[in-house]
Amino acid sequence: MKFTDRLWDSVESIWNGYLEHPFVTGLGDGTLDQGKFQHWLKQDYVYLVEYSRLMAIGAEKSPDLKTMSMFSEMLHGTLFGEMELHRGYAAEFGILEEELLLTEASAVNTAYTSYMLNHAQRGDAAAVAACLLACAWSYNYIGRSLSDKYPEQENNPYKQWVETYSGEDFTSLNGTAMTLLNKLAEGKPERELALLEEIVVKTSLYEYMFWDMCENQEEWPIKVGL
Ligand SMILES: Cc1ncc(CO)c(N)n1
Repeated sequence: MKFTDRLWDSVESIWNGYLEHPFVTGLGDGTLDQGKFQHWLKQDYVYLVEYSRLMAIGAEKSPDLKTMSMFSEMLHGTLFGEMELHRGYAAEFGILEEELLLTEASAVNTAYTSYMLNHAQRGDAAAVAACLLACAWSYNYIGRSLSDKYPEQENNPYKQWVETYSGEDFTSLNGTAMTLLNKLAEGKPERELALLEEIVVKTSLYEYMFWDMCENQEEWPIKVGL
């Protein structure tokens, strides 16, 4: 049994909750409020900057060249593939990239990236791969589920979103993330596997909180004007 099969059993119920989340169903059927989507766009752009740092840490901690290439492939795919989606939508809304980058990460966003960066810095390459997995895999899972459930995308303003996350490039990026973790987890003792599993479950819960944060357009509980 692959390590990712074991992980699937622990995250399946959380991930099925994403599919029923109003933000996610709104993306699929096109009814999502544009203000909520713009909140996602800005928060996610700065999230992806931190997420990219993780892959750079993974490359640095890689035990061999092949592993390093896989982290670097994901880094490249995120910076030049996935983030093009965000830049494209921003341009449509008349939002400049500089403006996206000035977004102050919300409380949930900060907690999520800090959690991952903490584990990535303390752990080995397997811990970094565990931090990356839920993000790539769950977006691909959501993208593919939405494209199956809502095959009629012609008039959906979020069509590009569904196409990006269900498409070939992102599916392949996710395949790399899965292969990477399966390879790095090989031969590890149960004590270490349990920690990797905890990271994947916790990041899956953070993903749920990220959807909630976007649905409710949350930032921080009190505005302090930094
Ligand atoms: C919060 C979040 N999780 C996962 C992805 C997929 O890379 C993303 N763009 N943002």
